[in-house]
Amino acid sequence: MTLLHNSGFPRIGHKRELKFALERYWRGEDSLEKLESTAADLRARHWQLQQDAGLDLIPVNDFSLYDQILDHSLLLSAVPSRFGDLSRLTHADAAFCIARGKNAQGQPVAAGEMTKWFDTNYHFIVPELRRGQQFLIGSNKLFEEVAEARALGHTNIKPVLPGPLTWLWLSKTGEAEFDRLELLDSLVEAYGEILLRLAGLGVEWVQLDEPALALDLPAAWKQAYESAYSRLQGTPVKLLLATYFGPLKDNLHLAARLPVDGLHLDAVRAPGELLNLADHLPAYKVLSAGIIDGRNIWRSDLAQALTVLDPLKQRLGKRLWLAPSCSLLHVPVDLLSEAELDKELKDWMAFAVQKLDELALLKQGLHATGEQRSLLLADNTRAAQTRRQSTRIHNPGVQERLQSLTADMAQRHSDYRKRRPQQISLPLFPTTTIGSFPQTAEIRQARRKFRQGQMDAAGYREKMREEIRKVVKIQERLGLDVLVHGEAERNDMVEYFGEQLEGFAFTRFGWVQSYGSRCVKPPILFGDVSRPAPMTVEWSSYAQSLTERPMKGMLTGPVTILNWSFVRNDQPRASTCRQLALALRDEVRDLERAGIRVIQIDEAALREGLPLRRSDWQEYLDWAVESFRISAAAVQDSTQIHTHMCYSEFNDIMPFIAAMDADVITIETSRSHMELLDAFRDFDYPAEIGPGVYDIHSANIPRQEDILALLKKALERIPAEHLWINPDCGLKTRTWEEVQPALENMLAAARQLRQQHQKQNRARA
Ligand SMILES: Nc1nc2c(c(=O)[nH]1)N[C@@H](CNc1ccc(C(=O)N[C@@H](CCC(=O)N[C@@H](CCC(=O)N[C@@H](CCC(=O)O)C(=O)O)C(=O)O)C(=O)O)cc1)CN2
Ligand code: MET
Ligand SMILES: [Zn+2]
Repeated sequence: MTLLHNSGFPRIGHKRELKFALERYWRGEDSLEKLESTAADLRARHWQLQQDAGLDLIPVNDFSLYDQILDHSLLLSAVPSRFGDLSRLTHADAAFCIARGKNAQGQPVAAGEMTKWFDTNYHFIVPELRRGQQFLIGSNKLFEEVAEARALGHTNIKPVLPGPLTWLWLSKTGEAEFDRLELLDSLVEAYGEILLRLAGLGVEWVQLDEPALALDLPAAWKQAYESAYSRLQGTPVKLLLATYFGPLKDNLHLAARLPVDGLHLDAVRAPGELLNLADHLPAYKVLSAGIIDGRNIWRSDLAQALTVLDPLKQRLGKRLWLAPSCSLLHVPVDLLSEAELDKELKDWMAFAVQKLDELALLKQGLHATGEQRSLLLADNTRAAQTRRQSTRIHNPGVQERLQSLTADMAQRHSDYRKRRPQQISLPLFPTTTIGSFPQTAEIRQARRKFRQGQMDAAGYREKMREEIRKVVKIQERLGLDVLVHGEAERNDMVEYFGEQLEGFAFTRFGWVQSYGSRCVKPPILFGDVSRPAPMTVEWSSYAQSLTERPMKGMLTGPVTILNWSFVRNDQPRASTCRQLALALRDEVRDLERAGIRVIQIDEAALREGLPLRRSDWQEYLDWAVESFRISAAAVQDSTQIHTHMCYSEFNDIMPFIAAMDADVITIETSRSHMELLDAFRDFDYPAEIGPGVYDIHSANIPRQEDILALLKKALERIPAEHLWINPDCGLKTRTWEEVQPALENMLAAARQLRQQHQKQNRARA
């Protein structure tokens, strides 16, 4: 029979139990034992659930209290020296030190850098390596979890680890640059020991995740794959090499050839490669088809899947395995929790639990024929059909508007140089923030009460207005130049808009981990998108009415809404994005009409949505940039358009960033010490830039002199009249105790910079 397995299950819990347990522990309200026991309960529940679903191999070590890549760094003793000796701490506490920026003595140090996991909204902690580093087994977490699963009676387990090359590829070097491949020997040796220990625990199969094989790899790295895996040959466990998130393309032959016992392919993103791989795979190897989409929430079309699997099964027999395309970390836990979700829409969806059921059904279907098969698939086929034929997806008005899009709609009247003198006048080095202020317990509680009917709309509105008054006053007192309303009314910068747009559905418990204990609840974009009414105008106008200073309108851009939602898969993403752009265009125009002179359109996820392969960049960037421009270009020259991006590796895409034609772009740069600005200098970026001057992800308060030093570095790269001063990103995850002093220091640094700059200019004159 065909073997079923899984690469990972969401660990946060269907009611986010892990999030709340973590935060209680961090606040000192719970003991570590309490946290560990919640974690163990979750693992036990998830293993059982997968066992009950009929999986033949259940993943172990997919669980993490913070991040699986960080866990792996600890397993390899790859801890940056600034954290001191963490070896006496538990695995959990060591991980929290690195993730949250504390050394072994509990003093604040720079946290491990967080970055995007491929093209997902999950963030991992970047391994930091030093020259000559040795890798030794430094944590028992992996082995303990294997023992734990066995003690619960699960003998059919498959530990999952990041593969050596992917882990190394995702790492960065410290101050001293060197070729990371120098470390491969020691790394492979450590893997050898890890695998040996797993074999000693009775493990038969180990999955090594190598999604880096879906990337453009330099020749030396391809070579390194060959040498690393041939050195692991003969290890006493069987190895399943897992690739996902994209086709293998030029790495296909390499992947097929590596001396392992099985290869997993993402059959959702690379359907065309399955047969090709089957042809190239040596006869002793297993081919695991990742046929159920681990990145989206739509029910699979199982009949369609079987047309792909039938010929494979003929060719491979028992050597064909089935699995979700990737770890289910990226989808919510259980659709059954969604009591309030529209019945028809719900019928089209599958969350993690349902995806495992689909997998089991697919196996039954694969081994059945004719009428028996049709009978098995009947419900699935019916759901696929109603979705295809549903009138709720299609809105003729939206279609028409899309047809009537013209090129000039993506074009502002004049270029930046002509626009700037018509816009608000500001001091040199204007100061601002990225939009959100702390989402306090009080704000969230008000929203919960409102939702549960314990607070009426007027009460809720007044509560939010009270918050707006508070943040306006604080910003005036601090002396910021361009103010924000603080986004108190938003549960999330994407979900908030999803809730107000037609064509979206939203869930109650559809949480997905973003980083650490932080989760997002991506809205579900199922049909044509339109905007029944203004979404932000009332809040922004109210905020503007409280102050003489310019109030920035605050919107999430079309590309970011697209990338951070679960999106319909029945039309090209580009078309869906243009629909979003038109809806936002109307909002931008309404804000302008309401007297808002500065409008920020966040495109936090534009860079993250960049396809994994360079050959696909141009197509994506063309429609992504066009969509941003459609949303922004309706305004007069006198309205200043800002955009914000957090993940700011722009070196290779600078022309597209410039083509967005924003008047001001604020970006995340503090952790890279302004080096990201080199791209702007080299490109001769024409407009204004606010490079983030401090890291908002850490609770540490930035010092005035550090901010000033960063600003001086920025001035070496961009002209003074183009420089803005702001934090790296929004402040919603911080507390007021952190935000107030941090902004005070930022404004003090700004004043100092202005003074020094004036003095210099006078001296020069
Ligand atoms: N979508 C998205 N992706 C993003 C970001 C982002 O802001 N949004 N930022 C970057 C970093 N990622 C982040 C992801 C999540 C959070 C975050 O703060 N998430 C919150 C949840 C936000 C939210 O939806 N809050 C709800 C509250 C939901 C909730 O917990 N409700 C409780 C009660 C809440 C309480 O009493 O505190 C309940 O219903 O019972 C609200 O404000 O309404 C969290 O995990 O804590 C921050 C950054 C990259 N990706
Ligand atoms: N305006 C948003 C905020 O400040 C931008 C965040 S980007 C993740 O929260
Ligand atoms: Zn940001």
